[in-house]
Amino acid sequence: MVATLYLASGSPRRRELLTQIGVPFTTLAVTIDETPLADETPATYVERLARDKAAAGLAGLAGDRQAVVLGADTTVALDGRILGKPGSRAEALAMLRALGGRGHEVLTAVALASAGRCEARLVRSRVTFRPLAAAETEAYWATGEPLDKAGGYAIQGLAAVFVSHLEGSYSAVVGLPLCETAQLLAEFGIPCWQRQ
Ligand SMILES: Cc1cn([C@H]2C[C@H](O)[C@@H](COP(=O)(O)OP(=O)(O)OP(=O)(O)O)O2)c(=O)[nH]c1=O
Repeated sequence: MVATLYLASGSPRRRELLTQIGVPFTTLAVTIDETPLADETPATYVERLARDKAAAGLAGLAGDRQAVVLGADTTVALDGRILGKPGSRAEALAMLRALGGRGHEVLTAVALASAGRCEARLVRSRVTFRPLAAAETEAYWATGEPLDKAGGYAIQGLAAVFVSHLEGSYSAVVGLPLCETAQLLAEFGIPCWQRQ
């Protein structure tokens, strides 16, 4: 019997990506504390959050032995500094100014939790932005797109015109590394391509 998969995420991107690979799931709402710990590296941070989201989702299912819960987290790292979702216009403009004309890392972790088991994969991608003019970053902020995105941009959206180079996993930058997610799901007995 195939386990029941739950997606512990409010992200529409993650729902679309998981649907893309033909895996049926039910969405769960979870709330966790996303504050980085003192001296936490971006890699440790994203993996901890992905695991916390999966564990919080599983805890809410109260002993369902068939349940497998997927949690994921994405963050942008610039010179080892974590750039999360901008909380204000000023913060978004500062992030975009810092990202323009150079490369940065996007880290996404995916975690699966079931009764007595939790495993995670971390995927690093490198994204390079062409130089950005101040007027452009202001116009981009005005579109509303930066607000709920790590690093204040969406590669799958209007910010695609900023990206001169990508090395790594496109789906991971958007929010869920599909190759690694499919491999992890298979380890938990959940196949992809179940429905098109
Ligand atoms: C860099 C980048 C991030 N993002 C998004 C992916 C994530 O939704 C978001 C990072 O925030 P997360 O905290 O990873 O996720 P979330 O709060 O949106 O959803 P969840 O409920 O699963 O915690 O940034 C893009 O959509 N495109 C991009 O190019």
